[in-house]
Amino acid sequence: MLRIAVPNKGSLSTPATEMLREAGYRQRRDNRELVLTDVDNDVEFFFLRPRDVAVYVGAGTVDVGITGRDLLLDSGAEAVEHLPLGFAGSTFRFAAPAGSATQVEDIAGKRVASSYTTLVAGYLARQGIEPSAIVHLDGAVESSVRLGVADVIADVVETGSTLRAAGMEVFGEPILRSEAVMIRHADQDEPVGLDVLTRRLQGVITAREYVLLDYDVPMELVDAAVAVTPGFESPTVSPLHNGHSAAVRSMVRRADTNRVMDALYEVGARGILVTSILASRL
Ligand SMILES: Nc1ncnc2c1ncn2[C@@H]1O[C@H](COP(=O)(O)OP(=O)(O)OP(=O)(O)O)[C@@H](O)[C@H]1O
Ligand SMILES: O=P(O)(O)OC[C@H]1O[C@H](OP(=O)(O)OP(=O)(O)O)[C@H](O)[C@@H]1O
Ligand SMILES: [Mg+2]
Repeated sequence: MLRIAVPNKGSLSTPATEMLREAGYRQRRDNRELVLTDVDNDVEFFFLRPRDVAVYVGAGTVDVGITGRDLLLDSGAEAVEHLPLGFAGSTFRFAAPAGSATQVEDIAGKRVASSYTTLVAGYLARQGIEPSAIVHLDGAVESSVRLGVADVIADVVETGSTLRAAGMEVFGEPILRSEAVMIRHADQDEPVGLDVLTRRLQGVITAREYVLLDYDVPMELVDAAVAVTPGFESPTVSPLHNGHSAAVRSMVRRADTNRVMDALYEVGARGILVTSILASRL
């Protein structure tokens, strides 16, 4: 039975559970449940703290887990990224009170606070920059400068509104771009059942990322229209009953939908319809 670690709290918990449910797995109804066996799919879920997921996967006591790329790198565990999941996207960045730092070199001799101290220490060492101290905090790191325990911080930034509210600004290049990832052990054999889990999650990711586009176009314009919507392999083109037009079906990135519809209309396509994909296997 495949053993899967899932975050039980925090930003990753709800979207991870939703993705697994969409992929056809049973999920817990009560947040206090710690273990759940899905007999039909031959998998067992362990609901663990997001920071601990990589520790269990690295120890080999669970087969795979969902965590953040930043948490994985900070853990130092013997685990590797298996599949990026496309949610909980963020950057991990240095920040300081507005106007007090402009480049990463400004950190030399200063105190840096973070919840991700291993990640920060490794990054600064690779850049050859020596802070005077790296202060570990559990959260609310943005308050640490005002409260006098640090001069700069390194933290997760999504919209930047938490930083702004604390009067801080990012500086330097992003340390990393993070998102939720499925992780597995660094050098154990692929666990039985991981192929099915991976295909199912990939199916959800594709269904979220793409839409189906249908349109009608005069036969002589099919080539021009298909150039706008090449799809994955090749679009489906079916003759219409009127004998001089074709119906075309293709997959298009959700984010590109309106731009593609405008381009198709220009080419001469009409009856352009967009449909969401519920599930997929490519
Ligand atoms: N605002 C955010 N947007 C996107 N991802 C985030 C955000 N905050 C945290 N994360 C991601 O969540 C993971 C951190 O897990 P954690 O449980 O600490 O989340 P959290 O939101 O800080 O939870 P909590 O603060 O309730 O403990 C990291 O991968 C981090 O990149
Ligand atoms: O850029 P933003 O959209 O403002 O999001 C980033 C903030 O979200 C997370 O905080 P969280 O609410 O998890 O609190 P914490 O610092 O106590 O973990 C993260 O640690 C940042 O503080
Ligand atoms: Mg947090």
